[in-house]
Amino acid sequence: MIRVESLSKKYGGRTVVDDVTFTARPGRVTGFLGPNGAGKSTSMRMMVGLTRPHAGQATIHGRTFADLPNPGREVGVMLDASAQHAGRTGREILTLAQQTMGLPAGRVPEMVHRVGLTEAEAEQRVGSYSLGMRQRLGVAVALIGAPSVLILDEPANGLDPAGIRWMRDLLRGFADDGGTVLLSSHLLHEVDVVADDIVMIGRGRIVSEGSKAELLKGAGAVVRSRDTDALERALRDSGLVTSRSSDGALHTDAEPTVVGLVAREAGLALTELRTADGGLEEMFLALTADTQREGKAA
Ligand SMILES: Nc1ncnc2c1ncn2[C@@H]1O[C@H](COP(=O)(O)OP(=O)(O)OP(=O)(O)O)[C@@H](O)[C@H]1O
Repeated sequence: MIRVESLSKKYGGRTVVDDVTFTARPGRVTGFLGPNGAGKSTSMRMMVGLTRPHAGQATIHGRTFADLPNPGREVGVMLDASAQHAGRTGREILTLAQQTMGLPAGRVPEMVHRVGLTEAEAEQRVGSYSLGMRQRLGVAVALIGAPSVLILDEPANGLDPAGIRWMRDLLRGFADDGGTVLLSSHLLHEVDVVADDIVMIGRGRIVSEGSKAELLKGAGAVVRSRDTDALERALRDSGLVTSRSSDGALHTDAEPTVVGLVAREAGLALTELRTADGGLEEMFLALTADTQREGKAA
């Protein structure tokens, strides 16, 4: 369990993390979502004692990172995969971690295998690794101490689609085994597909937080058919409130199962039917637009 309480950080008088409070729970993947510059990395660095907060604190299983006797055995951290020593081989980096944490030597080949690096790749210098390979090595270092908590900053960066899938399955499996996962991303979809809980941050402040189920509850459905008019009529005749977006999608306040039944009754084939995202995407786009404007002005 990670508990973040009123964390704040200023740089040069500017508040970049502002009173951030949330909990990442065991058995769940928590997505820390926000556009570039929102304060995700700074928050994570404070959680693992690399940056000193101006106020607030973060605890892992009730203790600050600095108070953990053998931190790597409790929390696996990957903040910047490209920061690994370029002159060392993957195996050397893992061996260093294994020795520092007092683990059996067998953990090294085990981790090489676990993250899908080949034996030959493990012997190469990290300087020759692709970003995706560095991410895999970073995950191996994070997992080597068999921690129960993972803190990963943008773990999908640089991975190809198969790698992204691999990462997702690994994090899901880790949480399903009772582990706590906190991962950051600037991509809504990436968080949406893997996270159970979402903490959305913009300009250093938490703007939305909850389980995905809660955030999407009562969000209604988005539905499309080739015959939009007929679908709209059928839905309205069934007493459902609808609105139409400029691209021809209909938004209803009813859940997808209800909408599917109405369409079937009306003999209409659907080309899309999904739960609406409850404004998450709109909120996220607004945050992103703000940041981009800020970037342009700077
Ligand atoms: N050491 C530092 N000195 C001064 N400003 C900093 C420092 N580190 C971060 N910042 C600023 O703090 C703000 C938040 O940065 P942070 O890296 O935490 O955001 P982020 O959400 O992780 O985004 P990104 O994915 O782009 O890293 C940014 O405006 C950044 O420029």
